[in-house]
Parts: sequence; structure tokens; C-alpha cells
Amino acid sequence: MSIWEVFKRLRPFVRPYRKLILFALVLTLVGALTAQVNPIVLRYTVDTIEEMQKNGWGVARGAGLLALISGILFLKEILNSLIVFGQRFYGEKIRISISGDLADTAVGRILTYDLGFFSSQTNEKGKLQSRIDRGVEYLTRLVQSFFIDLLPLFANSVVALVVMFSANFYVGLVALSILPLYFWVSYKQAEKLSGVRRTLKGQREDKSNGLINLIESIQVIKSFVREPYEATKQFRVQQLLMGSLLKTRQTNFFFDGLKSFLEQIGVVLIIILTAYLVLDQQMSIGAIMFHILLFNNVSAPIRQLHRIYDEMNDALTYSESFFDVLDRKEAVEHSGSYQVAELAGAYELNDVSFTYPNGNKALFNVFMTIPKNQTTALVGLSGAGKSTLINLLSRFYLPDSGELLLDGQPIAAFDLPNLRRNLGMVFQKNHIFKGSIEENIRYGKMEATQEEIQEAAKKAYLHEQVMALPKQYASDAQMLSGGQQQRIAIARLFLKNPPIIFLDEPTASLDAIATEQIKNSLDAIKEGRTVVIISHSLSQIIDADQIYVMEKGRVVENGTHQALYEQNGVYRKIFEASARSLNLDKMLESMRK
Ligand SMILES: Nc1ncnc2c1ncn2[C@@H]1O[C@H](COP(=O)(O)OP(=O)(O)OP(=O)(O)O)[C@@H](O)[C@H]1O
Repeated sequence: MSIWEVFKRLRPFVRPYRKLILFALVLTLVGALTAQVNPIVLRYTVDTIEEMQKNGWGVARGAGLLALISGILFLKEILNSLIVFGQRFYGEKIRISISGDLADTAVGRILTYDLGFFSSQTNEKGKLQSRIDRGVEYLTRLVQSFFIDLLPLFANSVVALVVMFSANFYVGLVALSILPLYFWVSYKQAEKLSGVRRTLKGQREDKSNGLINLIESIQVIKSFVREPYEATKQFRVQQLLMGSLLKTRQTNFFFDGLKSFLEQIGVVLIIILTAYLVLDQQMSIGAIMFHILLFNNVSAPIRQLHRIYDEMNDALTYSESFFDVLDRKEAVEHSGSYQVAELAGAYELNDVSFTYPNGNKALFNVFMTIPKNQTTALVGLSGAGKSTLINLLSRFYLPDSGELLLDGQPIAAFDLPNLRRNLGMVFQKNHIFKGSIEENIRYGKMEATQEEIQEAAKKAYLHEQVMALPKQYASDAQMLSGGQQQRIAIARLFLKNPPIIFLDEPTASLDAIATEQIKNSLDAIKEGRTVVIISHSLSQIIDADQIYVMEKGRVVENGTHQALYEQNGVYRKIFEASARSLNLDKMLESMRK
């Protein structure tokens, strides 16, 4: 991506603030002019005092001069303070607003992407966060530097140069001749740093990803006493990052030193030249200070130019991956237009195959009929493809090939929000948002009343437990136990009340009593709805109207419990293994006694 492409991409973000930018620019241009006041006043003072000394005037006669100088400098400082305040404040306002807009756009965009985008390796949590954060940070810095700082800096330099040339052509020439050298050194510096910048970006993403993983895995790390191992892993990433940072600093220090040296050579040359001109009586003594201050006005902005050049390069490195996040058009979930108020939930899968974006082939030639208003159970060993199938039925992914119909329509034809409003899901591990229990249940129906929320919690056998908490429904939901969190997910489902329900191990984290309670609730909600359930619990499978048995991404058997049992195949093997794991013989023996 070239810098012009970056600016083209930034245009829509900058446009709304163009008036504000213009105002900030005018302010800084006025600032550039006031910056030339000091050298002029100083030359006038030195020359006038010298004149006075020659004439033998005392302090009393010089008082007028002092009052005049103080007045001018004082007024100039007041004006300057106002300008600096205005420039900083409006500059910051523009920066903060653009940064907010960029971040909002990125968040808005990624929310439209499909699950494939989020499960890809390049978009792991920490990496994606770092790409967006750094992208926004460097792009806004670029806007600030380019639109607010750069032009006034140039103006300042040019004004100072013009004043120098008008004072004396040769002095102006010395100042001007230092500039190309200065630019050349800056260019070399940037060239040296460009490679390190990309490496730094990758290392920063790795670091932030590593840190998030570490926090999320803290319990496992501690239980295996792997703190030293994890610390070493993180230390290595940090070491690499530190190495690159140090290299950057080293390069910067070397080139900055070189530039200071050039600047000092400029100062010395100007002093020598002006001193010669003063001695040759071509100039007054005040010109020495005048020229040095002017040269400072030329070189100080140029020094800043290097910073802007640096920021431009940083922005280039980070904007590429930032805009890449915005540009993933192929990841946008495409919604169809087919809408119905309430779906029945009859699915038909004909020869459906599916591969995850990372290349994992998960389903092969699946044929399946899921009748409406009935319960269909999916059975199979781990990795058989059961959850993947639910991902397809909920249209989180589309099949690679084959036909997936819902109520007779291809699933891709459905309006997505309309479709998902008709679906309810409870997983083994359910997401609990940061916030209160009430907020978390309300996710099922945003406009729900307190009564509706409590009613849903009662059905999920959660109400009494919540009432026993000190802050009741206002308690932090993330502090609840795994089983309680699962009940929140079930309460959400009751509140949403959809016609199609997917249950992926819905009672996995519940104790025996709760499992029975929730089973009763789910049995009640199953009435008149289409339910697809994945469960390792025999009781929930036996109850299903029909069962599909999956193995390695294929459907290998299907039928009712009794028919499959008698078939003496994969289902029977799984069923008997489950029964043995329950130690049914001993259980029955105890119950008989
Ligand atoms: N997000 C993903 N990206 C890539 N591959 C995936 C993803 N999720 C699952 N898979 C792969 O798809 C295959 C089927 O996984 P799936 O989760 O559907 O099995 P499952 O039958 O539900 O297993 P379990 O009972 O253990 O939950 C596995 O090989 C798995 O590695």
C-alpha cells in the first residue's frame, strides 16, 4: 500500500472534519508568523542598545526601549499561548474524533463477518485486537501530523528562510544548503528502519496474543505447574521484541546524532559568516543573534519533519493490516431476502459436504431429514461432526456442496436476522457477557419485563439461587458457577422462545438434580418445536423421535432408538458403552434392594 492509497482510504474519515482542520491550519500558520517576532525584536534591541551605548545614553533614556520590547514580547506571548491552546485543542478534537470513527468502522465491519473470519489463525483474538488498535493509533497520528502539523511546519521554515535571504543572500544560502543534507540523512534513516518496522508489528501482535492466551489459560497453567514454561515462552517473545526495539533506537540515535551534528555545522557556518559581515561593516552586531534564531526556525521544523516521515512509515505498516480487516468482503455474511414470521424447522440435507476455512474436511455427503416439531438426536464419538452440522443448520457456515433446505427453501436464501430470530441455542460452554445476571438473561429478549426475566429464570431453575445472592439479579454473571451459567443460557432460550432449538450437550455442566430439573423444563419447551440435540446422556437420546449416528463426518445409521438398537451397529456399540460407563447393573441391583 502506498502512502497515497492510505490517504485515499482516509479521505472519508477526514472529510467530516475539514472545516475544523482548516481552522486549526489557519491558527498554526499565524503561529508560524509570530515565531519570527523574537529574532526581529532581538536584532532591533541589540542594535539599538549598541547605538545608545555609542551615544553614551544612560538607563533612563533606554527605559522607553525596554518598555516597547517588553510590550511587544508580552503581547506576542499572549497571542502565542492562545494560538497554541487553540491548535492543540482542535488538533486533539480532530484526532480523537477520527480515531473514534476508525474504531467504530472496524468494529461495525467485523460484526458483519462470518465465523470463518474469526476462527482463522491470522485473526486470533490478540492479533485482531492489536491490528485494529495499532491501525487506529498510527492512522490518527498520521492525520494529525499530515493535516495539522506538516503544513505549518513547512510554512515556518519557508518564512524563516525568506527572512534570512532578505537579510543576506549568502546567509540564506548556507541555511538552504544544509537542508538537502539533512533530508538525505533522514531518508537513509527511514530506509534502515523500514525492515525492522514490519518485524516489530509481527512481534507486537505475537506478544499481545500470547498475553491473552496466558490469561485465559491461567487455571490450566497453574494446575500443571507450567508457570516457568509459560514465562519462558512469553520471555522469548518479549526478548525478540526488545531486540527489535533496541535496534530501532540504536539506528535512531545514530542518525539523530548525525543530524544534530549537521545542524551545529550550520550554526557555526552562520556565526562565522555573519561575524565576517559584521566586521566588514556590512551588518550590525544584532545580526548574529538574528541569524542564529532564524536558522533555528528553519531547522526546528525540519527536525519535526523526520518525526512525520517516521509516522508515515509506521502508518503504512499498520494501515495495510488495518484496512485488510475492513476489506474482507468475502467474509461478510450474505443475507438472502426470504422472510417468514415463524419457521417450522423442517430441514432437508442432500449430499452435503463441508470444509472449514482452514482446510479441515468435517462433513462428507450427508443426507438427513429433520422433521418439524420433532426431536432429532445426533449421536457419535468426538470429532464425528455433530457440532459442525449444527453450525450448518444455524447457517454459521454454508456447505461446500450439496443442498441444505429449510422449510423447502435453500438456507442461503433466508434473510439472516429473520432466520436467526427463529433459532435458539444452548451449548456445553455458553458465553456469559460482562454484566449482571439480569442483563445476561435479557439478551434473549431485550424488551423483556422484570417478570418475564424472572419467569424464564424460574423455568431454568435459576431463580431461587439468584435470590439467595446478595445483589440478586444485579450480581455479576461471570462470577457464577459453570452450571449456573448454563442455566442462564437456558433462561435466555426460554425468554427468546424460538420455534427451532439446537441443544449441544445442554446439561453437560449440571449436577444430577439440576440435569433432571432442566430435562423436565426442556421436555416442556420441546412441545410443538423442532429440536436437534447432541448429547452423551442416554436419557436424552432415547427420548428423541429419531436418531442420526455420525462417524468421521458421515451419517452411518439413522432410525428410532429401538430400531437402531436392534440393528446391532455403531449405535448399539455407543449405547452399550454408555450403559456400561453408568454401571447400570450395580445401579439396578441397589435400586432393587
Ligand atoms: N472452527 C473449526 N475450524 C476448523 N476445524 C474445526 C472447527 N471446529 C471443528 N473442526 C473440526 O471438524 C471436525 C468435527 O468437529 P465437531 O466439533 O463437529 O465434532 P463433534 O462431533 O461435535 O465432536 P464433540 O462431540 O467432541 O463435540 C473435527 O475434526 C474438528 O477438528
